[in-house]
Amino acid sequence: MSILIDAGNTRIKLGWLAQDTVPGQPPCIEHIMACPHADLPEVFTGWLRTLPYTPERALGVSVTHHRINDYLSRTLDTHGCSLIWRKAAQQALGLTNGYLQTTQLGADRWAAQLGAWQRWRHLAQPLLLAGFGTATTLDTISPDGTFVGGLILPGTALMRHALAQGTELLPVASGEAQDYPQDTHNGIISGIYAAQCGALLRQWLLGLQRYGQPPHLVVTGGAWPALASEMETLLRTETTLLGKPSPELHYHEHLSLEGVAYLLQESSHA
Ligand SMILES: Nc1ncnc2c1ncn2[C@@H]1O[C@H](COP(=O)(O)OP(=O)(O)O)[C@@H](O)[C@H]1O
Ligand SMILES: CC(C)(COP(=O)(O)O)[C@@H](O)C(=O)NCCC(=O)O
Repeated sequence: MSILIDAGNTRIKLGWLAQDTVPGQPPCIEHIMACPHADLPEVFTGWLRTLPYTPERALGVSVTHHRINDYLSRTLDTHGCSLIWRKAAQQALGLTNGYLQTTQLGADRWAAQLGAWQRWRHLAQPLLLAGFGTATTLDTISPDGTFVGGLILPGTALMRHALAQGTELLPVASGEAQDYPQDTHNGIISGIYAAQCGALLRQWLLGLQRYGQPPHLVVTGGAWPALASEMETLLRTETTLLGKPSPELHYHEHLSLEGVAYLLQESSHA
């Protein structure tokens, strides 16, 4: 009877940890909901009313403004439910955080890594965790369970808006990815895809080189579904050009929430 929260820079993701979740098994998260910040007051109270039981406690990760965190804490408090925010730790659930300053790592990235590690550690392969949210993050976990580091770049929406805001002539573009775009809109969209795909491919190839085996590539984040088809085509094209096998993508929508659920299970059984 617990609430899980992943508060990102664009949307708040909420879920409910089912009563019958079996320790050691992937958590069964129900009533999942994602809502943009502006809709939160209306949506959150409505969502709380749909829950089958009164929540007793909540665990969350947040990388957004403290006003949102405070709102969530206060609202849950009025329902008699206490909310604890978790930060990145040096170690949890068999995963080691390689960041130089442990808590500088976004709590949402840490939670997603914990979710990925719990699900795929049995593969004994490097993991590349690609988060396509407000920002894009590309995090590598070694086969023995250390987060060795990761890239942060603007997400696709941020890239589109940054070009429009930072220049006189560029619009907020809509178009398609092309090899040799011949107009502004397609030029921008093609550049954005090239940047996202190029960064992803770079980290995958680095992982392959470093560990001598292809990283298991897990993709998450709200921006991914709109990108998926084009990114898959681009990845295939680029790896073919390089004479490499194309990485297989494993999409997992709510990996951060799942990581939070694992943390909650661990604290319940400690
Ligand atoms: N209904 C929606 N509202 C806002 N963003 C959405 C929506 N559906 C998809 N998106 C895309 O998902 C991204 C946010 O994904 P999400 O994983 O929730 O990010 P964050 O964790 O940074 O809040 C947005 O940048 C946007 O590209
Ligand atoms: C990198 C992020 C902005 C990603 O946030 P998101 O796109 O999920 O909203 C967030 O994880 C963050 O603020 N991290 C702190 C800095 C770091 O992880 O190094």
